[in-house]
Amino acid sequence: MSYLNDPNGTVRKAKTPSHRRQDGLIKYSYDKTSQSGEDGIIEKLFQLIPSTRDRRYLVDVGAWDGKHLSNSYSLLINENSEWHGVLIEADGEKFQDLVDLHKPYGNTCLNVTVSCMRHSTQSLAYLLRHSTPSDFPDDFEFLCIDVDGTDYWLLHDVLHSQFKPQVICVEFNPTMPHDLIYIQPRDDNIRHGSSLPALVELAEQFDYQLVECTCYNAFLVRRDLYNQYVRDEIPFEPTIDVLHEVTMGTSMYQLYDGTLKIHGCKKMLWHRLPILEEKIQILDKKEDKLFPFAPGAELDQKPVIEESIANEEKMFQSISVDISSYCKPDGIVEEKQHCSRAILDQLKADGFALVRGTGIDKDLCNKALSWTHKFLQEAPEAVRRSCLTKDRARRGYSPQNAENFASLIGEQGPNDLVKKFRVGPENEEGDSFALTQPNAWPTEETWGLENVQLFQKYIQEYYDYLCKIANAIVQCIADELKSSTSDSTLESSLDALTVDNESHTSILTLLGYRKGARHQGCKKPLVAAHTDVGVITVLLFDAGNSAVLQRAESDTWIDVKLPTQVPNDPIFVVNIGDCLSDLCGNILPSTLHRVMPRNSKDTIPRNCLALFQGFKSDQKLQISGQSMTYEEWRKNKIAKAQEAQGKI
Ligand SMILES: O=C(O)CCC(=O)C(=O)O
Ligand SMILES: [Fe+2]
Repeated sequence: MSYLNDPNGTVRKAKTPSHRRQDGLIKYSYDKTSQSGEDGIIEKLFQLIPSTRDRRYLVDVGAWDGKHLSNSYSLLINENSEWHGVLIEADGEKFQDLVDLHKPYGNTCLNVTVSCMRHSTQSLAYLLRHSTPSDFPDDFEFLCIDVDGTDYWLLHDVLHSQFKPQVICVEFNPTMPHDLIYIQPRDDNIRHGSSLPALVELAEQFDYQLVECTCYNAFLVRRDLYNQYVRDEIPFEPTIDVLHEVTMGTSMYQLYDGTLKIHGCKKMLWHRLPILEEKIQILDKKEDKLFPFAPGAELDQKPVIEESIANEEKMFQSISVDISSYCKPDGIVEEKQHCSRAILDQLKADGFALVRGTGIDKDLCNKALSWTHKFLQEAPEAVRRSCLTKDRARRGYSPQNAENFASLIGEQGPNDLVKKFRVGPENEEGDSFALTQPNAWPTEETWGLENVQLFQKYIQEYYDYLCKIANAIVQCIADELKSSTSDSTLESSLDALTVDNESHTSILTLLGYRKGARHQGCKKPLVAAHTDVGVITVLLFDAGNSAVLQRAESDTWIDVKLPTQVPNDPIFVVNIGDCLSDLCGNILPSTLHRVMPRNSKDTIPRNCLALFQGFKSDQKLQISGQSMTYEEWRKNKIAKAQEAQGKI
């Protein structure tokens, strides 16, 4: 060690004790064709777990040429092999080699890109059901997944099906730390990979036990078999921390002056490029590099609370899409393209996106929210009842327990614990469509002239602005959908999105939630799970915490959040409705969502402004080659839902 003064300071790796246990199954590891000892671990596992039938079955997804870095070669390529293999490979050339290798042994080779989409005929569960030998058992012996991307979702798909493989070997992304649950989007075109803890969490839900890890692969054994045959072979409790070490992780730390430093792996593993510190600096100018709290430094000490709001805003800014190029008159083409792609990426993944750059004034948003609060939460019920919705036409006030969002997906009875007020386009004379009823505002007699006027002014202004924003968002979505398809039927369906939507049936609903019976421990939603029916929904919430919007993602619910204060550039949630989803051949999902009570000691009422964008009633639509008007599509949708409800 040098004690001379190094101007760059000293940066070395310190020795830390390893917790990695070497006395588990890893001690049997060896490679014949595998990469990091997998061949030996697999051999040992199937010595421990006895065979229960004439042949054993394995499925190898991402089998490549059958030999290179293969985890199944040793089991299958052998004169007296007791194994039958189902080998799946997407790459055409490699597949040819795979067939040449396996044909003589009678194994099943499939040249398919396995899809992670739920109802695809290329999903792994579908392939196992339809493209395997007739005696292929549900509890087949060995599943090996290595597709460099959607591995998590393929495993998810199999575990949710009838199949219960005995042993699973699945690849994880070895750069991700052990305290990170990273699940890549469910999208066949995305290659992120998922973290080891995410895979283990998934497998544990289906009663699988992690038994060993190599550099890239996790081994999981069905719990009944683990208890009976494997447990005694492992002299410790097999957890992630003792079975794996992140040796390829990259971490970052910060110096007091704002310099960012990289620790650990300094190269991009799959791209073979260096990760250079000079490229990742946020403060890149030397003069900016100051420690803000150094003695004598000019301190602009903001209260901590403001700082955390600013941080929250920054975070939301970084995950929202800037749609300003679509909201101003002369948006630049390249910016528009960038924006369309970005919003579609978010929407394709889960039917939800965050947008900003709409040009709306923050004060107008706050005024609309605070007048919503005054009307729904503070005014006497008589004020609200002065504009009571008489039928289920969509204008005026609708009290708690009067409606049921989920009726459209077959739930019974009015059960939404939320107060609502709706406004829409002004009625055209003689128009009898359900969505073009006259507006009903609260009366002067019950609420006083000033309240009534201000409420109407701000809600109407917000409504008018949001209709424009919604149109811009739909244009933005339509541009990318159109440019990325060559399907002419789909293209003509999308035409409806780009027509002039000046006369429309868009409805603004004010929703007000507060603490009530459903906050007492019961997990019943305030608004039951549903999908929105229209084109898109654009949502804004206030800071209330008594209710939270959640969207469905595989088997769980994810909170949909906005900043707790409306930022200078307001951020909105966009949600795809059934009509748009139908029009684009379901490329964009209309995702199930619900509103749940939030239990907290100090519960603040929560208000929401939801603009449901709709076409004009007689807008012609082409959906899967059939033509109909928007009103006909809606009626049909509602009739189908009611039919389904009748069957329950
Ligand atoms: O209040 C919310 O967060 C959204 C309610 C909702 O899903 C709807 O109005 O369709
Ligand atoms: Fe909704």
